[in-house]
Amino acid sequence: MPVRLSGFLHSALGNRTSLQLLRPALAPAATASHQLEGTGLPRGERRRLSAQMNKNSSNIMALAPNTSNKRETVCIFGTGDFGRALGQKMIQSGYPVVFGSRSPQTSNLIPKEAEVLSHTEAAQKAAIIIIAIQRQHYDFLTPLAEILRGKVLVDVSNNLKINQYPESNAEYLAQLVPGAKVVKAFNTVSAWALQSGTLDASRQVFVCGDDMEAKQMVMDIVRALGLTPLDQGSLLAAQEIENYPLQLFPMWKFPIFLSLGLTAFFFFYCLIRDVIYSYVYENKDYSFFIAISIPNRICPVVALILLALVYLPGVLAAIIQLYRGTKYSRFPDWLDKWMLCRKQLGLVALAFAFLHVFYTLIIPIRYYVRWRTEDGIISKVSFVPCYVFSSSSFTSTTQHVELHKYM
Ligand SMILES: NC(=O)C1=CN([C@@H]2O[C@H](COP(=O)(O)OP(=O)(O)OC[C@H]3O[C@@H](n4cnc5c(N)ncnc54)[C@H](OP(=O)(O)O)[C@@H]3O)[C@@H](O)[C@H]2O)C=CC1
Ligand SMILES: [Cu+2]
Repeated sequence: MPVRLSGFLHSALGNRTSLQLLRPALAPAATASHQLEGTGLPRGERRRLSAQMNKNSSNIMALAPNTSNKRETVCIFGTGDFGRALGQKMIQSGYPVVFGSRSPQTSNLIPKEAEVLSHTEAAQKAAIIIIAIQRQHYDFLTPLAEILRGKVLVDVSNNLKINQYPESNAEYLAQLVPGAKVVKAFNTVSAWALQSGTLDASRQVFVCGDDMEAKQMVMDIVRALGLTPLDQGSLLAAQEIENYPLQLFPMWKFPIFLSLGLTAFFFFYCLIRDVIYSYVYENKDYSFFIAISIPNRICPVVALILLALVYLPGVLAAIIQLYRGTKYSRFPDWLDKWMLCRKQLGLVALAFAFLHVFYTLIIPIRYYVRWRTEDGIISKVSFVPCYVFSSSSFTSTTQHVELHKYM
């Protein structure tokens, strides 16, 4: 990049200034116009060039981590699923990889470009060591503490339960190897996704650590692998990062509980109105409504309420923005959370609507409905008022009307 920039300046300004200008182009952007001052160029030309130089130098900054050709060797401890997948991906990205294993001779399935050594030998070859081993085996690192002094240790581990241990795995690692710079990263990426390349939804890699330089080195690797590093701050954030993969459906809690609550409410409402009321006042047993008629009444009601709740926060947000006169202020917390789970609310609504369709399809094959339909036809054909004709099965027309409601 500097060479190309120098070429550009060379042609623009001639030999006299090209070398002089090479340096400022790589310095912070603001100094570019300052450095052009002594060149004796007209003011307009100076401004144009300085803008061009600023653009070029910021491009250099943005591309820096990915354009360096020389990649440093990376060491991976553990030749399990994750270690192998990550190693493979790193080799593809141009990193020399050396594995540290308990049994270097017998390890198979390892990418053939990689070297497999003992932990001690492997650690000596690299400044960055990725610990692709479960936390419960970390104590094998204690005897290696001297060799690991000053190295960057990347903790990728996950737990089986939220807050399984009092301290995060990364902090535990930092305690075991006090001389090393521990960085937490990669734990939200799965071995399978790394291998199959289906990382579309999970390109984000959360990175945290106390040593800025170490963190930067790890983030450069993350970028080189085509992933997006997200700096989460100091190693204290590791606990939270380790909990991410264990949070199943984080945005689903509210929609699920809300729909369950609504379902329970409407179920008891229908139960009291249609079954208990008739039983108490008319001594009729309609308990069979519980199986299909009542659910089929609940489903569309809940679906429509949820659908309304999908659209409502957008309207509320618009009102708040109009009221405040700006769209650049933060929404209240409750509205923010509500807006974030609209997709999930909509999907639950869709599920209830499907259930309604399903129940509606079942209804015509029920014996009760067939009997009622036939009964209705007979009463029409006979031209006799139905309460007279079917006096054996119906005591009054009111009951007949009642039943129509439950179809
Ligand atoms: N699998 C995945 O998708 C993901 C895994 N992770 C994390 O990566 C880490 C490794 O996971 P994974 O590869 O699936 O696990 P594996 O069980 O497949 O591999 C673990 C490796 O650790 C090494 N090991 C096992 N026991 C010991 C021991 N007592 N002392 C030293 N080394 C030991 C072994 O390597 P060797 O025989 O070469 O010594 C083994 O291959 C875990 O902490 C996990 O939480 C994180 C994100 C995703
Ligand atoms: Cu309907």
